[in-house]
Amino acid sequence: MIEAWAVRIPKRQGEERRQELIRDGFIAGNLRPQADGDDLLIPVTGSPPGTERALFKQMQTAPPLPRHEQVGGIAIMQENDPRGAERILAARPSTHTVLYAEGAVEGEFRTKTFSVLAGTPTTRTCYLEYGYRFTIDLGSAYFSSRLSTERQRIRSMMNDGEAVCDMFCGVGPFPITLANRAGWILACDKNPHAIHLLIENLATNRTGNVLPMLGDAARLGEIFGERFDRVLMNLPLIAHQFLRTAAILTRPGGTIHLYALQEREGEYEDEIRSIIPDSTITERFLRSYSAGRWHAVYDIRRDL
Ligand SMILES: C[S@@+](CC[C@H](N)C(=O)[O-])C[C@H]1O[C@@H](n2cnc3c(N)ncnc32)[C@H](O)[C@@H]1O
Repeated sequence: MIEAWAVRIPKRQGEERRQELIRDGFIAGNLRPQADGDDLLIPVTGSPPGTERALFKQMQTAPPLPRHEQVGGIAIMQENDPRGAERILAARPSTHTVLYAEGAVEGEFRTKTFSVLAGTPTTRTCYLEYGYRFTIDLGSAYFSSRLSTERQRIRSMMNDGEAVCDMFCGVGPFPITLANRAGWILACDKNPHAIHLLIENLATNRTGNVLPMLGDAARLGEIFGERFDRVLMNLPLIAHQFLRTAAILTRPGGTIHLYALQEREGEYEDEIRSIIPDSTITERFLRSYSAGRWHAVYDIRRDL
């Protein structure tokens, strides 16, 4: 209990008088008003005339929510904390599920294993990005909102009518963001669940110029040849292994965007130069990934 100055008022005038005190800036907001018989003791700051001393309980301020990442209606926690999960669920009316990520992204399809901590048992949700609506399923196909600004950067670089190839498209965030600037987009992924969701997302966003393709990006060069103005390579750990294919797909004057995780500036520059010698390379820092490691993008413009 804390002793403080108090204004005594009859209970039936309580709310009206409390509002006046709030308006005049007298209320001690960290203390809880107390009943005393038919009166209410309202804690105040300072000692305005007519005040008296009284004991008050401190207001409970809600502790901050546990750390989590929000993707659409799903909150993802890095700790297995069911009570924290219930608090997130209660505090966020638009959250339907709280998941615990049991590890990092893994495997060829770059997915994580999740367990459900609270709410509806699903890994599927709807995510809105710059007005585009995506159905995602975190358990079966990769999705991250962290490149949303990067998608806008690519969009702003484009000339209208470009032919674009997304070699590792996932559920389609790049193709759908770029579609209405592009002539057409080839969107390839090896994960059938990703292509299934891509097709759903194309329909939701009424995108009619994206060709979904279930397959291995390594085969695209021999199928399509040199016809794209822009090629996207967002498979950070091993995208560089597909650079020869990307070079075959990109027409002179076109641009390849190679996403990489790296530990030193220019880590992939020599490899890029050895595969695409006649090119202009610009490297950009995107975001920190872990201690000493960051996500970078190389914009590689093939010379004319
Ligand atoms: C890091 S995710 C990026 C997905 C998407 N571009 C995005 O930004 O959300 C990489 C994707 O590459 C796909 N993938 C992995 N190996 C592949 C390959 N050889 N050919 C085509 N897709 C592949 C995975 O299934 C995954 O969806």
